[in-house]
Amino acid sequence: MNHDVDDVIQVEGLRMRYGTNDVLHNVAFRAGKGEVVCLLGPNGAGKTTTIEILEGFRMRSAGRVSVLGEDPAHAGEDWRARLGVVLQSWRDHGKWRVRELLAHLGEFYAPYSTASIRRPWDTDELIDAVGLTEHAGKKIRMLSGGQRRRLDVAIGIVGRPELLFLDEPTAGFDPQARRDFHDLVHRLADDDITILLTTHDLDEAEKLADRILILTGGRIVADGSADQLSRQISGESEIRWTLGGQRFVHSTTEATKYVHELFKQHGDAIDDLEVRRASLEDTYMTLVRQAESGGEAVAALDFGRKVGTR
Ligand SMILES: Nc1ncnc2c1ncn2[C@@H]1O[C@H](COP(=O)(O)OP(=O)(O)OP(=O)(O)O)[C@@H](O)[C@H]1O
Repeated sequence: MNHDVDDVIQVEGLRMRYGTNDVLHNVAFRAGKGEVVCLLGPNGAGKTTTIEILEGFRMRSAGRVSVLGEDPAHAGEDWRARLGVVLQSWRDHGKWRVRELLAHLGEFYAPYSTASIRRPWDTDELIDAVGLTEHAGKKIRMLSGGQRRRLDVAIGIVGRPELLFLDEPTAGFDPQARRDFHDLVHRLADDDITILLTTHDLDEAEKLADRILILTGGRIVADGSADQLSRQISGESEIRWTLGGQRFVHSTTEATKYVHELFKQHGDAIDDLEVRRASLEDTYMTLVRQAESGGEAVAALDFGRKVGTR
C-alpha cells in the first residue's frame, strides 16, 4: 500500500462475498485529508457495503483497509469518535428538542477531545452551521423532512469528526437548503475534514467532489475529478455560436484555440457562444454502460452536429 501520510482512507484489494455472491472485486482507492470524495454507482453496485466496511460495521472478506491510520475491523471507541456518520433520518427521540438532543449526544464526545480538536462542537454554533437556529427549541417530530435531514447532518458532525460519511445527504432538501448544505460541506473540507459521500445526484457530485469514484458491479471503473473523467471519455468539446443569423457547431479537442481563432476572424459578429464539455452525466452513463457490457472504451460521445438557423 502506498503510505502517504496525508491519506485518511487507503483501500487495496478489497473483496466482499455474501455467501457465494462476490459483490466487491479488488476495490482500491484512497482519500486525502480535507478531500471530498464522491462514490457514485447504480443500485446494487456495492457502495453501502464499501462504506460499511470503512466504518467498521461490516467485516470484509479480503483486502487491506486503513481508515485514519487504523484497520476498521479492529479499531476501538477512540477511533470511532473521530468518525462522523450521516445515514438515514433520525427517527427516535421525537419528543426531544433539537438543542437538547445535540447537547446530549455531544457529551459522549467530550472525553475524546484533543489539544487540536475540541470535542464536541459547541451546540449553538453547530445549530447555526446547519441552519437550524430558528428551530432549535422545536421537538424533533415537529420538524419538516428537510429540517430533520439538517439535524441528521448536525448529529453526524457533533463530535467534530476528522472523516465524515454522508449517505445521500440532500435527499428531500429544497434548492436553498441544498445550496446551504453544499456551502457547509465546503467549509468542513476547508477545516481539513475528509468527506466520503454517496449520491445519485450527479449535479451534486460535480459541485461537491474533488474526486469522483464510479463503482459498478463491485469494481471501481473511474477515479478522478469530474473534469478528468470527462476527458477520459471524450477529449472533445462542443462549440456553438451564431454568426449572421446562422447557428454553427464544431467539435474540437482545442476549444480555447478554436474560440480565439473564431474571434480573430469575426470579432463582435460572434454571438451566443457556448463551449460544452461532456457533462458528468454523459461520462457516468458511458462508463457504467461500458463496464456493464464489458466493452472497450467508447472513443467519443455522440454530440450531434445539427446546424440550424435562428
Ligand atoms: N447483507 C447482505 N447479504 C447478502 N447480500 C447483500 C447484503 N447486503 C448487500 N447485499 C448485496 O450486495 C450487493 C451490493 O449491495 P449494496 O447495498 O452495497 O449496493 P449499493 O451500491 O449501496 O446500492 P444502492 O444504490 O441501491 O443503495 C447487492 O447485490 C446486494 O444485493
